[in-house]
Amino acid sequence: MQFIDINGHIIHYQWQNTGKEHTFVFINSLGTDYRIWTAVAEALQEYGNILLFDKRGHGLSDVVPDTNGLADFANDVQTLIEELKIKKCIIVGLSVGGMIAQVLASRIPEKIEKLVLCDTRHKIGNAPIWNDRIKAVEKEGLSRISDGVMQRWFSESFRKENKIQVTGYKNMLERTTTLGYIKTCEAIRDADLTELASQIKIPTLCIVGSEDKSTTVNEVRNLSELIKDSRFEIIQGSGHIPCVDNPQALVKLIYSFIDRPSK
Ligand SMILES: O=C(O)CCC(=O)CC(=O)O
Repeated sequence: MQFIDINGHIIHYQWQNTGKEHTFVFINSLGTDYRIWTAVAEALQEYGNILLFDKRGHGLSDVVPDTNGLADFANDVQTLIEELKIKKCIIVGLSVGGMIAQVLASRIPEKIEKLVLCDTRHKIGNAPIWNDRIKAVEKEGLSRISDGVMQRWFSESFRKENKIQVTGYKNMLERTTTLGYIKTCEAIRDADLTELASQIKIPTLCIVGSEDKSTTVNEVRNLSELIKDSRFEIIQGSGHIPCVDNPQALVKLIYSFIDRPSK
């Protein structure tokens, strides 16, 4: 386990530097930690070095009560990239992780070779939706919303066929700290990256699961249309977290995007 102190808070990360030419940086979604990338990272490690980390308030990283929006989440990743002396990377971001990736694309474009934006948008939801969710979690904790979240994360057939796995992911969500979760909801609520996304010039792959109920096919297509050098792909049968419910399909798309034939 590796930890770094970034301006007084601890971020948990895993840096697998095998001296490869390429590096993948993965950014996880709301209510998850970096373990969601395990299968994808294992498949991509023969091609690139791998940086995984738990964003603040998630996994083993500190909760930072004075977090103020997506910029603070982006600061953590930027610091990690700089401290580890990563010159160029391919950023793979899921949902809010994809929003953080968009912020980084505007801040440090010279360090980003390509962007993979999974099940994300330039704006997710609206203020009333996020305020209702925050209120429910403040009052009754994450177990109040976790069954509903599983229905958005995973397709009906995946939930039926993988009951044990879904229970495990529900545990992951419920064990996220309430404050860490709420701070992330606030950051998503307050972010509108429409203008920023339209300025991205980095080659980008936008991916969505056909059954994603959090960021739908049309919503992610809409993001892809904003980004000039962008490709749009749908993973059939997948929900909001394709790195869990169909990592093979996700890896195949990433390999084809980086011009490397998959095995
Ligand atoms: O997954 C995220 O990072 C934010 C989008 C969301 O609301 C996911 C969910 O349905 O809980």
